[in-house]
Amino acid sequence: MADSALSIRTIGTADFPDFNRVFAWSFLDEPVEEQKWLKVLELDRAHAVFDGDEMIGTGGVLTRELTVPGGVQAPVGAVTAVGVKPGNRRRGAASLLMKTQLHSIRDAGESMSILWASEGGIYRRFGYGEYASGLSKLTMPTRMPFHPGVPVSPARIRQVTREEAMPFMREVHDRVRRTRVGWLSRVEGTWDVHLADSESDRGGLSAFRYCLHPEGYVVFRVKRDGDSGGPKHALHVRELVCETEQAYADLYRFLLDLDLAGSISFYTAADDPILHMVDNPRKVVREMTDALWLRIVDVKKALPLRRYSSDVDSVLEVADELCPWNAGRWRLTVKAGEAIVTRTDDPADVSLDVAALGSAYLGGARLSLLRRAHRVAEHTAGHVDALSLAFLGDQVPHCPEVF
Ligand SMILES: CC(=O)SCCNC(=O)CCNC(=O)[C@H](O)C(C)(C)COP(=O)(O)OP(=O)(O)OC[C@H]1O[C@@H](n2cnc3c(N)ncnc32)[C@H](O)[C@@H]1OP(=O)(O)O
Repeated sequence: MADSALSIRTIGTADFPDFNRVFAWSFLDEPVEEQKWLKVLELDRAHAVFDGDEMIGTGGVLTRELTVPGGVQAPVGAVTAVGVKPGNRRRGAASLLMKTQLHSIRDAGESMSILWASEGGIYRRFGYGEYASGLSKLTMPTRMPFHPGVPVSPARIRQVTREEAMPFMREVHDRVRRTRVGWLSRVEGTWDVHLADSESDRGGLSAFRYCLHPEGYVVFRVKRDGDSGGPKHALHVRELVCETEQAYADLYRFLLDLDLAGSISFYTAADDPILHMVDNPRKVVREMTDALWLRIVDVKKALPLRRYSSDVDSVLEVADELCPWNAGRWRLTVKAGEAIVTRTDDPADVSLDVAALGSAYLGGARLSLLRRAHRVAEHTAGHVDALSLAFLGDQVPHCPEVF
């Protein structure tokens, strides 16, 4: 329950300095002027929580398209900039914000919300499901040969300036993101945030390097390192986006063979094919973490948006206190990949809370695994496994950018 002294409203540009400060302080940071992320905020979708005249909480919703299984672009509200000023915690400011956001996302016709969580303990209570997409940090030595049979084309790879790279990258990204589960549409400001490159953004690394292939591109920074044995610079890849698997192999080969480089690290998809491309996969060290958290805001709309891997006919009993329109029993019938969702009074085959459904929605967390974790209950034998299979897709969901 929110403290009754708290109120909430959307912000105007005059609120930017306070918004910037409250958010920075919530992260124990100093406010920096000219924040690029402030420019991507949509004023009619950014809220501030007040105690009287004092702004104490912040949060924004960005209008995006999320690619869901089947290559469908689903409109989503991407939640960002959630912060509560120290000294005002646990008064219900974030709860008030979450409730307001979820209602406004539904009113905007979006059936899902997504976010990156600063801490794993915050968002489940608001119905967001963890591991909707995961992230794999790969670290590997350079010079590793490819497995025999992985072709490398003679295509030319050119290092160019950011200005030269941008038009090509925008076009390639917009085509590729429509085919990758978990990828998002970008607006102009997204690029400025994602590829922010001021001195303070670099964390002691170089400016971004931009290298183009005819069918893809790679953006990376260099961390200079070397001893008497010679330079062994580390390449920190920010983004590797390709329209063809050949370009993907070519650009990886380019990085692996770059003179003076000793290692490559890359936060990438759990199903990045590099593990199966190199001749010694154990040299690629992997660390997994959670990435997108997904909240189904409108069950009836969200479930039919995606495509499914197999037929099912099950009654799901969904628990959802914050969005009561989702709560209750739904019949999910999938035929040839397409789903129909209807209200029903029939007994439930499976029951789960809306966060578990969000975890499974993109094919990130298996429903059968969530049952083993006591997050999904089966009332009719065989239904969880059938649903689990139907929700899995060919791709492991991945979101390449933090928003
Ligand atoms: C998408 C993003 O922007 S992620 C960034 C999130 N922001 C941050 O991490 C910045 C630092 N943290 C903060 O600003 C705040 O602590 C917030 C935003 C996480 C929470 O704000 P608050 O106003 O304190 O949350 P609120 O009072 O509404 O708490 C609601 C419930 O969540 C719980 N909760 C809140 N924060 C946390 C946390 N970090 N870990 C575990 N539980 C939490 C509360 O205990 C409360 O539980 P209850 O309902 O059982 O009593």
